[in-house]
Amino acid sequence: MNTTSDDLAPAVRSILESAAERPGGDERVAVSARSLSEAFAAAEADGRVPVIAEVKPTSPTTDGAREDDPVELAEAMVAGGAAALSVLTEPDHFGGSVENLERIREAVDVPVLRKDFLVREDQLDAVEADVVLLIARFVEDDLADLVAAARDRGFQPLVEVHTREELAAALAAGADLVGVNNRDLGQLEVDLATFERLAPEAPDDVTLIAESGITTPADARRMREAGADGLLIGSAIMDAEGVDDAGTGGDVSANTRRFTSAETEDEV
Ligand SMILES: O=P(O)(O)OC[C@@H](O)[C@@H](O)c1c[nH]c2ccccc12
Repeated sequence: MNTTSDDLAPAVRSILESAAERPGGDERVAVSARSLSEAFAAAEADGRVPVIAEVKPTSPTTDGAREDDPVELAEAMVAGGAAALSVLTEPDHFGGSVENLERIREAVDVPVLRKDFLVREDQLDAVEADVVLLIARFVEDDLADLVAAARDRGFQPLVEVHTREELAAALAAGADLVGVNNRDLGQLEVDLATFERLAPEAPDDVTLIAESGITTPADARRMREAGADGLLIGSAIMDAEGVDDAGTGGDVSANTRRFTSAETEDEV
């Protein structure tokens, strides 16, 4: 499953090097998780597109950085109708932290996904979250073992894939929550056709999430028509490139609402 690092964009190589060195937790966590599928069902029942809005202060593909309080951003996302949140805990390239996640999870009622580059089981213990991301391409331990280890701790594991082979590996590892990343972590290029290509290959009982590159309500509808049960949206909601000198900007609540209402309002 692991590719050689030669295939990777330099930024991603650097992310993985620091991820490999990041320590895990001292004690095994035992999480009482908020259900992601229930949160999606509640959004659907309410006429909202199930959106996981991502607190991502910056990224290797973003020019600016948001400096405003992550808890306020998270609350604004929930006010905008987000069914769940994703919080970056990667500190060196995304401006994230486990403290951000802890504070946000305390402040909101919706499920919170820990977004990081976890490569080993002990790193699951760094912080509690409802959902934990496991990127099929990057895990060093066996994927099935890591999925099981996440479940043993109470997490709902979300396995991220980008290719047909990774999707097959995720399903073989027992994943029932699968994210298709439209961004190729080799070249960092986005293509929404990635989700469209892979979605038909997943069984119906798998919850499928379209990740990355959703920038307009039309993109959101396109992913939903291709079979996405939920959408993971970061940059278009954070709007970090539109920040002013104080590091604040873009109305995150309104940005979120554009996507959660994409199937009920006439917008382009
Ligand atoms: O900002 P975007 O294009 O809306 O993408 C969000 C999310 O999919 C992206 O941040 C992401 C997908 N997989 C990841 C893995 C690690 C870090 C970040 C990611």
